Amino acid sequence: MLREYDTSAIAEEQEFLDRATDRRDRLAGRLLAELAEEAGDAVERARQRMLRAQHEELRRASEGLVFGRIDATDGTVRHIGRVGLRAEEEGAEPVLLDWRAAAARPFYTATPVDPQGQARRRHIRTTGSVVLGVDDEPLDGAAGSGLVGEGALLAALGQRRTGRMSTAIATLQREQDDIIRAGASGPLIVQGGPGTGKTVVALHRVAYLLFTHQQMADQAVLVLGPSGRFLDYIAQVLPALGETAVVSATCDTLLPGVLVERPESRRLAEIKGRAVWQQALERYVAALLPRPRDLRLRWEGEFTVIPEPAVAQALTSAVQGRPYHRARSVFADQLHRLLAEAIAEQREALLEEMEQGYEDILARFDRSNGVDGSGAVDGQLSEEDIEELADRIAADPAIGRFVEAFWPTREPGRLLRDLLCDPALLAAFVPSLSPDEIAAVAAEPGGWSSGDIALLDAAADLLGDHADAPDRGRAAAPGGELVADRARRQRDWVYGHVVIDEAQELSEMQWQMVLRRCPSRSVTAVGDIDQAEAAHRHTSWAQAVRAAFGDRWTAAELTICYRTPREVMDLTGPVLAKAGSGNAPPRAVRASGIEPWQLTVTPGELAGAAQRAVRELRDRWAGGTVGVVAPAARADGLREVLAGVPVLTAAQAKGLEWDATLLVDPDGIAAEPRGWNGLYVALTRCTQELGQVILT
Ligand SMILES: Nc1ncnc2c1ncn2[C@@H]1O[C@H](COP(=O)(O)OP(=O)(O)OP(=O)(O)O)[C@@H](O)[C@H]1O
Repeated sequence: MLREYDTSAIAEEQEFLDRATDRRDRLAGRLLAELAEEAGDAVERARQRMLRAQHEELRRASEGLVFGRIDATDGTVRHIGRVGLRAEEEGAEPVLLDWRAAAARPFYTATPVDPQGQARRRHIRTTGSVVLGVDDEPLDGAAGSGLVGEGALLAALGQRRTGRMSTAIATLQREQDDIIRAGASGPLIVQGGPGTGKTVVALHRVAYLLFTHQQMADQAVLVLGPSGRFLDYIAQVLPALGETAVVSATCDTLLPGVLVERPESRRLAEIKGRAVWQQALERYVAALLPRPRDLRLRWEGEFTVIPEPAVAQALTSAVQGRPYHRARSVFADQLHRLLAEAIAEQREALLEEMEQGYEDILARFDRSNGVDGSGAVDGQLSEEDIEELADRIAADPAIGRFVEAFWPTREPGRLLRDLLCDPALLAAFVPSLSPDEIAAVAAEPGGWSSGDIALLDAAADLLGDHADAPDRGRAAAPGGELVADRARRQRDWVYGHVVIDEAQELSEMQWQMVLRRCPSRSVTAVGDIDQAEAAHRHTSWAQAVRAAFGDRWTAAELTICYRTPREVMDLTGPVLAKAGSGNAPPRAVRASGIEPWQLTVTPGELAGAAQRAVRELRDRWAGGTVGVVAPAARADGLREVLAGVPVLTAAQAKGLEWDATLLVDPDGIAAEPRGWNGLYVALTRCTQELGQVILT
C-alpha cells in the first residue's frame, strides 16, 4: 500500500471531483425542473415520487461524492462514488459508478492474490469539494495484508467517535462485501464477534438490496435493533446512503399502538419467549370458534331456523385457516345468504299455496265459462332478489347483534389477558408449562411487558382485524407519503426484506414476529451468539432459529474485529471461555498502543474514583466519546455522580461504542445472569482505551 502525496495525483482527482460535482448539479437541476411540472394522474405522481427520491439522493451526496477509483490492467479507469452519475451521451460509460453497482465490486474485493483484472485501487480522501489526498494500492500480485485499502481503513478506524455511526462505503472489506451482496431469497444468518462490522454490514446490505431490488423498495425494508438507544446510534446511516424505504424498530415497538408498560423478570421473559405459545394461541383461538347448532333468526317478525348441518357447513367453509375475524365475516355473509334463501323458499311456498288456491278459483271460473285455463302465477324470487334481500339482512342491526352473540368479535389484548390470568386455561392450552410456571404467569401484574408484545402480536395475527375495527392505518396515503410511513402504521404490513441486528437476543416468539412480517423469509440476521444476554437459553444459531427456519438457512461469518484494539481483545479470550463458548474472539485488525489499565478501590471510594477516571478519559479523548459500563445494581448510583457520560449496563451497551470505556466492577457484571457474556460485551465497546475499576 502506498500513501501517495504526489500532487499530480491529487490534482487529477480534484479535476475529476469538480467534473463529477458539476455533472451531479446538472442532473439535480434537471430533476428539479421536471418536478416543478404538475403531476396529472397517478402514474405521473408515482414518477414524481421516484424523481424526488433521485433528487434527494443526489442532494445528499455532497460529502464523499467520489471516494474511490479502480484502474484495470487494460487501462480502463472507473471512479466509484456514493451515487451513480450517468454520462451525457446515451450509451457512454457512467461518469461515476454507484458503490452498489456490480461493476464497482472489484473496488471492494480485488486483492493482490485475486486482482480480478485490476492493476490498482485508489482511495480518494475528500472534505466537501476538496481532494485532500489519495492512497494507492497496487494489485499486481505482490503479497498484501489481506485488507482492502489498508491505509484508508486504518485512518477511518482511528478516528474519534461522535456517538453516531457513520457509513463505511469507502472502506468495506471483502468478507463484508460478500455478505452485503449475497442473494436475498432466504434467511442469511451472519455470526461475527464484537466489532467485526455486523451493523455496518447489515445497514449497507439494506442500501444494496434497495438499490438492486425495486420490489424491496416498493415494500420497504424493516431494520430491527435491540434498543431505542441503538436505533438512535445508527439513525443517520441509511439516510446518508440515500435510503428512505426503511422502517426501524425494536421488537417492543413493532406492534402499532402497543407499548411496554412494565419490566418483567428474566424467568417470565424466558417462559413467554418459548415457541410453544404460538401453537397454544392457535389452539386457544380455535377453541373460541362457535360450535354448530340450529340458528333461529327473526326477520320482519317471522322466525326462520337455519338447521345445524347447514350452519356446520358454513362454519367449516368459513374457517379454512382464515384468521378468526376474517372467518367470522365470511360466515356472516354465508348466514345472511342462507337466511335470504330460506326466506325466499318460505315465500315461494306461500306463493305456491296462494297460486294453487288462485288457480283453483281460475280453473273453476274457466270451466264454468268453457275456457282452457293456463293462468299460472310465478312465485320464484330471482337471484338478484335474493342478493338484494341478503344485503338488507346484512345491514340489519338486529341480525348484526345475533351474529355477535353467536360469534363475538374479540380484542387481542383482552383475549391474551383472559388466557394469561387463568391457570386452568394455561394448563389446558400450554400443557408444557410446569405448575410453578403457570402460577408465575398467572400472578403477573397488569400492563404489558416486553415478553407479552410477541404474544399479543401472535394473538392479533390469529384474530386478524375486525371489519368494523377503527382505522388501522390503511386510509389512502396522502400524496407523497413515503412507503415506510404506511408500513410503520400497519400491523400486517409485509416487508420486502427484514434485517435484524443483535439477532442473538430474539426469543422464539420474537422470531415469529419477524416471520409474520416477512413470509418470504428474505431475512438477514446479524449477531454474535457469544454476546447473547437475553433470557432464552440458546447457545448456538441452530438452536436459536430452529423454530423459525428449521434447517433452511444460510450461515456466513465475519472474522476480523475493526473496533477494539489488540491490547483489549487480548483480555477477552478467558472471558469468552467462561461464558461457555467454544469460539475464539475475532482477530483485531489494529493496535492502539494503549495498554488497558485498572485500579482497585473499596465500595466507599467508588464514586470519587469513577469521577476522577471519567474526567481523565474525557480530557484524553476530547472531541471523542467516553462511556461507562457497570452492573445493573450500581448503574443508578453512578449516574447520579457521573454527569455528562452515558452509564449503561452491559445489555444497554450492546451494539454501541466509544473511544474509551470505563468498566466498573467487572466481577459484578460477571455475576449477573449470563454475566460472562455481558462482560464480553462490556470489554469490547472501546475503539482506543479501556480502564477498569475493580472493587475490593
Ligand atoms: N469496513 C469498515 N470500514 C470502516 N469502519 C468499519 C468497517 N467495518 C467496521 N467498521 C467500524 O468498526 C466498528 C464496529 O463495527 P460494528 O458496530 O458494525 O460492529 P459489530 O460487529 O456490529 O459490533 P458489536 O457486535 O460489538 O456491536 C464501527 O466503528 C464501524 O464503523
